[in-house]
Amino acid sequence: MLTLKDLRVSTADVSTVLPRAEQDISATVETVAPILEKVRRGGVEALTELSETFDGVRPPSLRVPQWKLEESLAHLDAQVREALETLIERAREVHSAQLPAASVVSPGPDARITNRWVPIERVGLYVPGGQAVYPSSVVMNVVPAQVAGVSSLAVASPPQKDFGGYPHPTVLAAAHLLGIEEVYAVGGAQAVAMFAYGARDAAGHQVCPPVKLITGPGNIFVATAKRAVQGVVGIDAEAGPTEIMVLADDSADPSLVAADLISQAEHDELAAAVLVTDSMTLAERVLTAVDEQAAQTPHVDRVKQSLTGSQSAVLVVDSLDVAVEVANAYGAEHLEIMTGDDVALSDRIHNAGAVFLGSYTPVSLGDYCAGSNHVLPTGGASAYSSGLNVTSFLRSQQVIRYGREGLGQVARHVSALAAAEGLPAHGEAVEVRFR
Ligand SMILES: NC(=O)c1ccc[n+]([C@@H]2O[C@H](COP(=O)([O-])OP(=O)(O)OC[C@H]3O[C@@H](n4cnc5c(N)ncnc54)[C@H](O)[C@@H]3O)[C@@H](O)[C@H]2O)c1
Ligand SMILES: N[C@H](CO)Cc1c[nH]c[nH+]1
Ligand SMILES: [Zn+2]
Repeated sequence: MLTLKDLRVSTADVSTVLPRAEQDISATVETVAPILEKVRRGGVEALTELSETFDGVRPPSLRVPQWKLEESLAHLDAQVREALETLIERAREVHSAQLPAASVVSPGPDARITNRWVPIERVGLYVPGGQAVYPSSVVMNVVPAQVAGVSSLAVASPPQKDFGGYPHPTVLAAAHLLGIEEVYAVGGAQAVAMFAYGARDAAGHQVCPPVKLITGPGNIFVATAKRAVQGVVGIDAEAGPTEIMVLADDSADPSLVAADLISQAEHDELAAAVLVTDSMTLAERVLTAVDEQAAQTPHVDRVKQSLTGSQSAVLVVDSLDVAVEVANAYGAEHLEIMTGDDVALSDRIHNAGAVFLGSYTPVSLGDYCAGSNHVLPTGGASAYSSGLNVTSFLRSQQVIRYGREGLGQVARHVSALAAAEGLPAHGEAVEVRFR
């Protein structure tokens, strides 16, 4: 199912042999642009039509009523509730430790700079819901936003034909469990557009006010829409179709490697599953194990498409040093390391959304219950973006206060630099205070 690429004799630059999907964000812009424009112009009515087109249902109301949130939690399966509560507790603990402290610095006498962190006022949190159901993504979005102190949180998730046009009841239950009251039945690029531009009904009433930041994972249409609205609003990162890279040597158990590759391939036909190893023996055993396990998995068709796509492969390289080079060039959303010395190798990884060490840390643990965040950059964006965290919802702001003595100490330097830049009025604004 997976293609084996023997790169042991290759002299090519590793960045040229990385497996990537043919359909990426740049190939999806043309599909998404008219959707964004339709929502910008047409508001609630456009959103309803787009839901009918892409989700096969017209939601009874764009905003999910409070009673529906309450009812969903009341009917939530007890085991799922317990699992969600465990995830929430662990995620709260981990994310609370991310809160940065303010600092006050005196770079000279009578001079004070305060660095403070200010929460973004209103955020839109996207929770996927096309091919699978993602209550865990409600938690991954909401917990860091709440820890950061965001005061206005809105959640959007696709309307479900099988659930009366509202988002999946487990998603609604998770939102209610976290105290979220503002939930919208809308998915895909149209949900991103609603958050960016806001949405009014036919009478002109603002049903969803625009947000300042959109976060959360989604398929290629969601990720493309997030890139497109950047500038109108902020986004966390491009967290599109899931990727897993496993970096392993011959000490790894092939059946565990195969299970982990398949676990992420089941998200999406465009999901990527890559093994990079210095062991041909492991590579061959993983290929066999993948074929055996994939045939048994319920989402076999989706998994097959993901694993046979150009984004997935088994790469055999000369050494673990080259494997590290490949991992850094690829910048996987999730990088698992299963080698003789996971910790030492992980210190050499610069580019990865999150790193999972050893045989007992599968990505699916991080997806649900490790306490870490599963909203992570894809498509190589881990080289410049972080996974969702508390600082994603904060802005750093400096407050500057100099007194007469403090300003006096640097006045001539301001004037010198102002003159050097050909901006003498800047210098004058300081000098005038001492005349
Ligand atoms: N990177 C991360 O952090 C992360 C985390 C969780 C999930 N994911 C990814 O999120 C995605 C979830 O995908 P999903 O599809 O289940 O749910 P989704 O909510 O992301 O997408 C469903 C929506 O896509 C839109 N859509 C579907 N086909 C379309 C088309 N042809 N044209 C325009 N719009 C269309 C519809 O509006 C639909 O509501 C997967 O790719 C998964 O791998 C990523
Ligand atoms: N693996 C996904 C992140 O790419 C997150 C997830 C949610 N549910 C299951 N998995
Ligand atoms: Zn997953």
